[in-house]
Amino acid sequence: MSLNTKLDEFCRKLPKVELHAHLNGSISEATLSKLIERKLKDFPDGVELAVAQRTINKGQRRTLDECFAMFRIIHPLTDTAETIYMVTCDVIRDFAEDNVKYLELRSTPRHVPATGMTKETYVRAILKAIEDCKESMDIIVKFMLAIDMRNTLEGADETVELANKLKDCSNGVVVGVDFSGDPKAGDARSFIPVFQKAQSYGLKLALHLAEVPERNEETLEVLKLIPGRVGHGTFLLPEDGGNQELVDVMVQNKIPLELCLTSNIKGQTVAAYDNHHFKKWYDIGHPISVCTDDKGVFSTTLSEEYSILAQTFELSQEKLWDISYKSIDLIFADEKTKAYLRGVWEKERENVFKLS
Ligand SMILES: CNc1ncnc2c1ncn2[C@@H]1O[C@H](COP(=O)(O)O)[C@@H](O)[C@H]1O
Ligand SMILES: [Zn+2]
Repeated sequence: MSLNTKLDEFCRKLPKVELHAHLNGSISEATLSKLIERKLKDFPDGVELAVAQRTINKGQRRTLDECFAMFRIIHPLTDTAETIYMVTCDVIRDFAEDNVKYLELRSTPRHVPATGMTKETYVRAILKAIEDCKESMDIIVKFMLAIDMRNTLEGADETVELANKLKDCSNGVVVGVDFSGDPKAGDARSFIPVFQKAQSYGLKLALHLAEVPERNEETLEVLKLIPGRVGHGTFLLPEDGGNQELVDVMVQNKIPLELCLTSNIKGQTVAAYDNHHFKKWYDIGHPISVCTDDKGVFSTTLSEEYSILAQTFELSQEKLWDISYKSIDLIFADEKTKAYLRGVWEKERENVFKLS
C-alpha cells in the first residue's frame, strides 16, 4: 500500500470504534519484547524464546495455521494474572493513542495450574486493568469472554457461567461472549446450547463464522440464533462459495459484520485487498465495522485499516467518517453510551476535517 500522508493523518485523527480485537493478538511488539526480556531474566536458558522474538517481527503473509502458531508463542508469555493485567493496560493505551474512543476487547480465559492463574483471576485481571485505565485514558472499554472452538462443551459452559457472574459486578463492562479459535479445529454447532444460554443471560454473541470456506451448513444453523455480530463472514456470499440463504439471514436480521482486512490478507483467506468482501456488503448498505482482529500479530493499527480501505476502494474522507460514525450503532453497550459517543464524534468532526 502506498504512503499517503494526508489520508493517514485523517485516519489517525478520525475518532474510531474497535469491535473485534483479541487481547493476546493485540499485544504490540514493544510489549512482547518486554515480556520476553522478563522471561529470559527468570529463565536464562530460554533459547526458544529468544528465537521466538525474531519470528514475531513484522511479517509478510502467513497461512492461517501459521497465524495460530503465533499464539502458541504468545500464550506462554502471558501466563500469570499480573502479566494479563499489564498487557491489557498496554493494549488499551495503544488503542487510545490511535484515537479509538470505544473498544470491545475479547479474550479466552485460561487456567494455568503452574502459575495459579484461573479463568476467573484471568478475567478479573482484565477487568481491573479496564477499571484502572478509566482514570487516565480517553477511551471506553468493554469486554467479552471468548470460547475457543477447541474447548469442550463443559469448558464453554464454564466460560458462559463466568461471564454471567462477572457481568453483574462489572458495572456494564462485560457485554458478551465471543466464539473464536482455529476455524478448522471444531464445529460451531456443538456449542449452540451454550450460545443459547449466553443469550438467555442477556449476553451478546460475537461469533467468528465462515472465516474459512465450506462451512455453509454449520454457519446457517448457528446464524439462526441471530448473533449480535458476526466476525469475518468471508465465505457467506454465493460468489465466494456461500449461498443466498446465508445472505438472506444476514440481511433480513441486519446482523452486523466485523471486517478485518489485513487479518484476512495475511491469513490468506482473501487473495488481495480489492477482492475483500467489504465492498459487496458495503454496497448493499449492510451494517459493517472495520476492525483489526490482532493488531500485534498482523502489525497493523485501526487507522491503517481505514487508510487501506480508502485507498483500495477509493472512499472519500466523508465516507470513512460515515463508516466510523455508523459503527457506534453496532456496539454492545447501552443506548446511553451510544448517545455519548455520537456526541464525541460530533464534537470532533470540525477538528478532523479542518486538516484536510
Ligand atoms: C486470525 N483469525 C482468527 N480467527 C479465529 N480466532 C482468532 C483469530 N485471531 C485470534 N483468534 C483467537 O484469539 C486468541 C488469542 O487471543 P486471546 O488469547 O483470546 O486473548 C487465539 O488463540 C484464537 O482463539
Ligand atoms: Zn478474530
